[in-house]
Amino acid sequence: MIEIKPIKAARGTVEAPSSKSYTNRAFLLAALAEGTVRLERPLFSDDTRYMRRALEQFGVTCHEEKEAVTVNGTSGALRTPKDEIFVGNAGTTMRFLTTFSTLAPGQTRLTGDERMQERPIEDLLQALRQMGIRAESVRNNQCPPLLIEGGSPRGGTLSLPGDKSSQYLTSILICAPYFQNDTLIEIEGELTSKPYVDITLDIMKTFGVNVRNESYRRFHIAAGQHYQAQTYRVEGDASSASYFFAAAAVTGGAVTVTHLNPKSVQGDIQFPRVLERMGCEVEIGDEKITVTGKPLRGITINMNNMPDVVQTLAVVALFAEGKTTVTGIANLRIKETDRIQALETELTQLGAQVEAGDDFLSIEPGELKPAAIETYNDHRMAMSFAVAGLRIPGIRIKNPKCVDKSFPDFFERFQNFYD
Ligand SMILES: O=C(O)C1=C[C@@H](OP(=O)(O)O)[C@@H](O)[C@H](O)C1
Ligand SMILES: C=C(OP(=O)(O)O)C(=O)O
Repeated sequence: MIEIKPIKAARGTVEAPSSKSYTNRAFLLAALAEGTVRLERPLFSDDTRYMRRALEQFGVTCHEEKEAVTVNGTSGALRTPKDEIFVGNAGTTMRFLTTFSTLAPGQTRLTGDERMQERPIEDLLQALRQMGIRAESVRNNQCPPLLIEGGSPRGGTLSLPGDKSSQYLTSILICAPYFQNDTLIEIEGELTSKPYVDITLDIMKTFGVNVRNESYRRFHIAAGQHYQAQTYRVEGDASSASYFFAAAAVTGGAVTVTHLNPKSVQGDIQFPRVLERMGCEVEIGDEKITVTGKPLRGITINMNNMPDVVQTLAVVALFAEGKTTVTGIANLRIKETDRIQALETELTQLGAQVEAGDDFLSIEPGELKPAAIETYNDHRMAMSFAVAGLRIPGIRIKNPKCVDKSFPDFFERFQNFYD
């Protein structure tokens, strides 16, 4: 348990850690590339460590330096992992490796922690089965553990529901250039979390592979394209930066976050604009963004493009005048925890009036009071509610180590910064 001390106004400059989403994609592209790829400034955290270790089980050799990892590309010739692959609760690692496993001969078994074994993946398995691949949920409950029988996936036309997670689509997109034939992925229904697909297309392009995106409904990938060896620098994580911007917003301070690409395709790079709508001032610099806190007003906003900063916004809403309503968030219920329920419980504990539905949450600030915050082993619960502790005396965060998933030194950076 860690206690957060209130401060007058958050002021200063802090560096964002590197992007979890880009790092895990970069590892996979590098593993498939022809030749050696040097990844500069990858994120070192639980989720990316699980990815790297898994790749080593597929016979990919990596060499770690201080701020870089060198990956020896396999040109797609993977070894069958001898042992089951364990990925903790890293959604990207589990989902991305599911299609990757189809490129290795023989059977690959993938599993994760208790929560990962409750996170659905059946839509992706069904899409892989359309290529004649054997892809099974071992307990037949639509969730990991999985058994994937690899070979030479044939590609062709695949249909994939888009409403639960964009990670299924990313998983297929990354591997499709290595299928036997061209691939057409047809999305059923509305695709959720679209900017994460933009991240996928962006890094694939940098590595030399093109995808034709027809309005997020159909994606065409030509077979025979290859990822090219290169030095690739991972940009900063816009989701991780959100907690520092929120600190400025709720305390009326001014915070600059560096190691950020203001032109990034990460959806969460727009979070400062959300704070701007609530009343803050935003200044965009070269590789940095500054947010200055001002009196805040509640807003109504669809956050489907920014699922990972909904918790940050919900905490900021505690300090705004009037109600904040967030919509478009149904898939928050299948992330590290049921985030809609977790927010409802913890915000209510702090004294807010909260209404939650299948895909929305509304927060009416009330008289705020101290509490021990349950994190439900969700890194974003820990980091978001730390922000509340800058204003409300007596906020304690249970199980703060859960931040290791994406931002291992979060509390050091957060507290050093304000001391
Ligand atoms: O592709 C990615 O890197 C991610 C996609 C998002 O998941 P969904 O597409 O399941 O919303 C996001 O929540 C997750 O943290 C990272
Ligand atoms: C949802 C998240 O992660 P994942 O789905 O990759 O486990 C997250 O980091 O907020």
